[in-house]
Amino acid sequence: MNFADRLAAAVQRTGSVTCVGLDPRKAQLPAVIRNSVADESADAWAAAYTQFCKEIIDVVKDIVPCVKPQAAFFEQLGPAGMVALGQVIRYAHGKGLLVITDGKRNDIGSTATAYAQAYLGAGDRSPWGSDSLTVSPYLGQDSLEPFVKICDQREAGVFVLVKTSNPGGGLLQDRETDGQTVYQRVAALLTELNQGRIGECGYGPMGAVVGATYPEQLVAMRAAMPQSWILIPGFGAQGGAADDVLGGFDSKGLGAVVNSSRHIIFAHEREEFREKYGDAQWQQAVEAATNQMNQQLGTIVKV
Ligand SMILES: O=C(O)c1cc(=O)[nH]c(=O)n1[C@@H]1O[C@H](COP(=O)(O)O)[C@@H](O)[C@H]1O
Repeated sequence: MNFADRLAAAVQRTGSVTCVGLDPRKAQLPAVIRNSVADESADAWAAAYTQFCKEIIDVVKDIVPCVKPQAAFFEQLGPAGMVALGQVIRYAHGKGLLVITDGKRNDIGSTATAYAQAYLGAGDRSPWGSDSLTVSPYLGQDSLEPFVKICDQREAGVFVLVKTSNPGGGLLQDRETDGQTVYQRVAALLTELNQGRIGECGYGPMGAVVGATYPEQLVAMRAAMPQSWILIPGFGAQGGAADDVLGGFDSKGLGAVVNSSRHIIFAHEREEFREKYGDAQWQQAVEAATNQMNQQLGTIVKV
C-alpha cells in the first residue's frame, strides 16, 4: 500500500491526526533517565535517548498514527546518536507506528539519491529506513526526482518544506516572482509531481510542510495542493492551536497530521501536568498530553 494510503489507514485506525515529535534533549530528559546516564560519553547519552524514545513510543503506539524523530538531536551525539536513531525507527515500526524522519535533506540529484536510499531505501542500504522523510526543495525539481523515484519503488513518502513555521522563513519563502510566492511555486511543483501517483485516499506521496503558525497560508495551501498530505509543525510550544490547524484538513478530516514535540515529550515540565505526575511519572504526563492534543484536534477534525 502506498504511503498516502498507509497514513490515511493509520489516522482512521487510531482516530488521531497527532504526530509525536521525538526531539530528545539532554537537559530536558526526565530526571529518572538523566540521572541514570553513567558518564558524559556519547554512548551513554545515546542509550538514554533510545530508552526515552522507546518509552514514549510504548505510551503513544495505539493513540497516534505516526512519530517524527528529528535527526538533528541524534546527530548531535555523533555516530552513537545515529545508531540510536536507527534503533528508535525500528522500534517504532515494530510497534506499528509510521515513521516520518525529520532530516530536511536534499542535494543535487546524484547525491539526493544517496539520501533517499539512506532514509527511504530497503535493507542494508537504508540504515534509517523510514516511511517518510522531510526534504528541502531549494535545489529544484531534479533534486526531488530521486525521492519521487524511491517513493514509487518503496511505497514511501516525503514532506517537502513549503511554508515553514519559523518567523524568518518568509525572507525567502514569501518572495514573489512571476506573480507568485516561492512557497506557492513549491506547492505547484508538488501537485505536478503527485500526478499519476494518487492513492485510494485521494492523496499522493509528495507531501508538504506548512506551519501551524501561518493559519491563513495553511488554508490557501490546502486548496493549492489538494493531493498532498500536509505535515503541520508548530502546534503547542511554538504557539499553534487547534483552530490554527483546522484549515489543513479536507472535509473528511484527512489530508494533514499535526506535529507536537516538546509539549508532548517534555510534558512533565508543563505546569498543568507537573504537579499531578511529577518527574517520576513522566510517561503518564506524555500520555495525558497526547490525549489532550487528540481531544483538542478531535473536536474540530472528525476522522
Ligand atoms: O519539518 C519539520 O518538522 C518542521 C518544519 C517547520 O517548519 N517547523 C518545525 O518546527 N519543524 C520541526 O517540528 C518540530 C517542532 O517541535 P516543537 O516546537 O517542540 O513542537 C521540530 O522537530 C522542528 O524541527
